[in-house]
Amino acid sequence: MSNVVRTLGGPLKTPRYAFCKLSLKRSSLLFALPKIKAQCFTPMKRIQVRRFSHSRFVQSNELMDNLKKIQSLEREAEDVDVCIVGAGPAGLGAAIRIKQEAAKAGKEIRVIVLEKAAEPGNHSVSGAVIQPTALDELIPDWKNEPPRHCTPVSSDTMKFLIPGMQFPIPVPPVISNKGNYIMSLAELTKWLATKAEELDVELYPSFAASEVLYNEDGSVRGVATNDFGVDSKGLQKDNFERGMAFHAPITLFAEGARGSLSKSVIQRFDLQKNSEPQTYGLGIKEVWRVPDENFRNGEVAHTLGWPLRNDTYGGGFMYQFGDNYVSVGLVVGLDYPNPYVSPAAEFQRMKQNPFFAKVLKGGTCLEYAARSLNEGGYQSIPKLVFPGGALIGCSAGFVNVAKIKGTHTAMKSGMVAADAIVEAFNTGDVNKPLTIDAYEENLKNSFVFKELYSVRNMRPSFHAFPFLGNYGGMVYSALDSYLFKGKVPWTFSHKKGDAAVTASASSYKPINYPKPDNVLSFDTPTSVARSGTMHAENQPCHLFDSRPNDRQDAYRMYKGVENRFCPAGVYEYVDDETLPTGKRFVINSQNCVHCKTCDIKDPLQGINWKTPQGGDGPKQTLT
Ligand SMILES: Cc1cc2nc3c(=O)[nH]c(=O)nc-3n(C[C@H](O)[C@H](O)[C@H](O)COP(=O)(O)OP(=O)(O)OC[C@H]3O[C@@H](n4cnc5c(N)ncnc54)[C@H](O)[C@@H]3O)c2cc1C
Ligand code: SF4
Repeated sequence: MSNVVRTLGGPLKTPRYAFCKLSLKRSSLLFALPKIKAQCFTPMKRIQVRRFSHSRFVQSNELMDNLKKIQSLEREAEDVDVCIVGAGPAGLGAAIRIKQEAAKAGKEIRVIVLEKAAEPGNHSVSGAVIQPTALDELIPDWKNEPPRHCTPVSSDTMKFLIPGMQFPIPVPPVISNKGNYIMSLAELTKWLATKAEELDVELYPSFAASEVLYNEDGSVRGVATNDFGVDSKGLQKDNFERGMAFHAPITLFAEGARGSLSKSVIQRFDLQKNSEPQTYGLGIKEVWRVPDENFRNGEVAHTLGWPLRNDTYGGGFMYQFGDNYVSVGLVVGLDYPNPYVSPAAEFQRMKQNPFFAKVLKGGTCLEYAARSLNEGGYQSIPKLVFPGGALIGCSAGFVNVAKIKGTHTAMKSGMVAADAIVEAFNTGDVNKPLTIDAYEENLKNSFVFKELYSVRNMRPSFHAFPFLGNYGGMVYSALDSYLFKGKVPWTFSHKKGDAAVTASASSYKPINYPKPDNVLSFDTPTSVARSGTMHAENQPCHLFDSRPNDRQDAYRMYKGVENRFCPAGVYEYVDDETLPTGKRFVINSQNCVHCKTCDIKDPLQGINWKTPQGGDGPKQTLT
């Protein structure tokens, strides 16, 4: 690849990150990003004039043929020791630990981390209240120079909401945040990326891994990044660059919840065979800056009840940290049956409750983000190891739903995988694909599995007593938290995946969500603009619908559920009298905030989320 510039610290180095290999054309795109971001974040007027541009998704044979031609072109391949897909807490935790342990053993292990965001942290979404267990172990002196805005938790409250009112409820011991810290996951990720780079981890932001590569014996050979500069017809643009292949004896999949490559290896190696279906929640959040008189630094608050109905699992959160920042969000379990529910509209409505309103009033909403999170817990953990690869972090699903925390478990899983890799490099033949069984065995004996086992019944208890709805789950969870502590002989099960739970619209009435007031609640275009998301318009759609012909039936059955589950207004049914239902399914892929909900909740399971061009997507800095 002639136009690749190999430089560390050379002229292509961005202010914060060194891109070891980067094409000149791609680097110029990266330098343009801060300008784009500034436009999205500063004046309100500009945010509100931003419009969706409706691009109809055309999955033509012509496109497929052109893409096949491109895929047949040769691409540069790089041999590395460890390839990690995803620079989140899991991927960076693994990378740092490999370098630390390799240094102790006097070994040189080349570790690369591929990240689809333009900068590490740009696609990170979390609460984030961090339990520092894994961080303390990985970087024992981290508190000497902590991530920006890191704030010790000062108090914990829990409220039950009804319209216009709130009632205090006790904070169950399992949720207690004593000794924890409120941060922005985007900032923590950025901080971890710096630590990784100090240890000579090669970090490649804007490199979206789009394909798993296999050896002839079926083991994983590595991954390839997607091609850059391909137009929506699958033709090469002026800035075309073929993706790169990275070959390694071991590839760690650290893509977070519902990772696109993780999904494909789970299917290929049948990794979910002996576990229950994974279930998910969708978390939607905003970061506000509020006036001094409203701000209580270090306060953690959780809510149950309103605005969610009794058949919808979820709860709100409000974390106050740093420089008068407030992270406010709602997590909605994606196993809700009512297709008229819109998690994003529920979130906008939630902020009208005085409990949230009194903190946010007079403040400014700075950022918006949405991301799915694993809720299946212990029962849904897939097999983690396969020849040449392993799943770490939320790619596998280690969120402790009772605590709404997965950062410490994600990071720890990466560290345990790292130890197994270094051990293999010390003792084994690393010229062939590695199967790091020690990772799975050791993780089962770590706090990660113990913690998840102890809370295994809490989330599925919300379905265990269907006649009681959410109240059954709340009572069971309270008993489990105070009395049983998970030491019971039974394990509740997650019977179905989230898509299969969606019921017919004929069983429900449409929900009339209130119009945004532009003070506390906002419309979707405004929210999307605040995520800073950008996708090059003229590229193949990264939301691949394998069942376009069934969308007419889907509309009859679910009355446009796709429009409501997406928190970014990507899916629409627009009027079209030529079609039997009078509605045409449209995908506005450029608005996608990479939450992965469509891949999970589409009742047809036809939508396949694929990585768009590297560097595209949200530009979050505080979420
Ligand atoms: C709303 C919400 C609130 C939460 N609150 C908390 C909390 O308070 N405390 C807590 O501990 N946890 C919380 N969690 C869970 C926590 O955020 C996750 O458990 C944690 O981020 C998992 O880390 P990870 O590294 O596995 O994945 P992620 O943090 O999701 O990182 C994955 C990275 O991989 C990148 N990536 C994905 N696919 C590719 C690809 N193909 N190529 C290149 N790069 C790729 C992504 O861009 C991302 O940077 C919350 C989650 C949500 C959504
Ligand atoms: S298109 Fe899918 S991944 Fe993108 S924002 Fe909508 S639901 Fe999330």
